[in-house]
Amino acid sequence: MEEDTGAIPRKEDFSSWYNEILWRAEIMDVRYPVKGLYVWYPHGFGIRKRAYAILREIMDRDHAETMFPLLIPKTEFMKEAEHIKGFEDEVYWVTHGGRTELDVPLALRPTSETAIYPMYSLWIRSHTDLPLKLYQIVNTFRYETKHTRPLIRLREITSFKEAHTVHATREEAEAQVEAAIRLYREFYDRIRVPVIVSRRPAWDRFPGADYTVALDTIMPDGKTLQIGTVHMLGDHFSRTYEITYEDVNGEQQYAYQTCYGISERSIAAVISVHGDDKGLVLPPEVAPIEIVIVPIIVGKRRDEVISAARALELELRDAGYTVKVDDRDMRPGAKYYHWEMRGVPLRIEIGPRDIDANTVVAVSRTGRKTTLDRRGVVEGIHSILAEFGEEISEVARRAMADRITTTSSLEETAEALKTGVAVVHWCGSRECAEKIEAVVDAGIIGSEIHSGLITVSDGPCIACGSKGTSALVARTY
Ligand SMILES: Nc1ncnc2c1ncn2[C@@H]1O[C@H](COS(=O)(=O)NC(=O)[C@@H](N)CS)[C@@H](O)[C@H]1O
Ligand SMILES: [Zn+2]
Repeated sequence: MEEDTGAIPRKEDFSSWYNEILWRAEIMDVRYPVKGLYVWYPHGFGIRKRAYAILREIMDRDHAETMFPLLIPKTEFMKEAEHIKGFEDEVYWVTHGGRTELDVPLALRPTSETAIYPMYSLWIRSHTDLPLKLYQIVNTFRYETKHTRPLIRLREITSFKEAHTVHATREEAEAQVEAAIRLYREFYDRIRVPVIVSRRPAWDRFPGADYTVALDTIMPDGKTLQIGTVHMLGDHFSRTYEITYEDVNGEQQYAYQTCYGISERSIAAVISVHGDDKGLVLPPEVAPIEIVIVPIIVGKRRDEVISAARALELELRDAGYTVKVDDRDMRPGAKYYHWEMRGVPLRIEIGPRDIDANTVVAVSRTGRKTTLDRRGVVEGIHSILAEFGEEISEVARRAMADRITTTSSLEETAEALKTGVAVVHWCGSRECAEKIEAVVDAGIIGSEIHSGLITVSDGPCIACGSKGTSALVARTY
């Protein structure tokens, strides 16, 4: 990749900042010649790799990972009416194998219900087969007609984690919805992205679902990004795909299902929520390079400094950190710039003075400078990185809090939406949602809000005055 030089747009011009950071920090290359398809640079893929390792660790506690085929026969895809309506404008079709026309067109999975559930119907016979909790991390394809954007709205979703669970009763499926929300909260806690959990309005639920619970974060431009969804499927799909089981009394019963998904939007969130005017700021948990060692070369003591840097690199690597010694023939300042752009959480400077004093200088990505004793250096770095993680989490939490305003008039709501989201009282009716949207040019995206930053309450609907409860109004990606 070409060496970067010059400043990037300020983060307050978020759209330009985001586009620029994708190539300056080597996240995704947008030059692939198919609209909505992008190429991971290794550095960006490294972030994904670490974030998804955390996601797998969480999922593998009580799910099994597997992989279903990409191609779905039209006969299966077209079985669930709601699902079809929701996806018929987005699905890609394969019609030929070579020059031979296929007798049954094949869909590229936009999501995998219609690939998985015919198999679930074969696999599930008895209540002893339940609960079944599988997930896969695959690419899925959606012919998005809205504005495509790397990591945010792709036509090939490269990192689609979809879980599909089957249960004996509705209550168990509802409990699984709550469990999935807890899993997602833990995931976003660990990659240090603040979220708001809410129930999507009925007209925004997943096609074929009873209801959808979503996790949103607020991006620097005040728009929300849906970074996870959990769907209660009830017995809609089990009736369509004949997923039945023999219960303890020998009766045939329809199963109850949930599904829940996360995509590379999780990476868009990490990048957007924590970045600054110098580039990426990566939580240590997802940083492909956690520590960069920059030897301060002074004349004749070059070899001594380089070997001290190498020794430190080995010690830190043995302690489990991903470390890099930057011994390129460049000014230290140019190196600082290079690694700050890529979001490396911690820089260690080591020069002749440090060797003589048996110390190193640790500088966190947010500029905190600490002189560490060379002897206890691993412990010192461990606590600096832990502190750094807490610091950027708190900054992100406060930034989100600053973008949430509780409002009680349409004018106040319109004002709040210029920089963030509004919390209003809403009666739950669609016509009031449309009345609100007509005035503030943003929709009701959620009710039953769960967030440490929002106090929910009852009160007169902002549009009609009848009994209402707290709901989220937001401009969205
Ligand atoms: N075009 C897209 N690009 C990137 N991420 C997307 C795109 N479409 C959806 N997502 C992400 O994928 C998540 C799951 O997608 S979904 O349609 O809501 N749900 C499903 O497909 C269900 N089968 C659960 S796996 C969404 O919450 C959103 O964060
Ligand atoms: Zn109302």
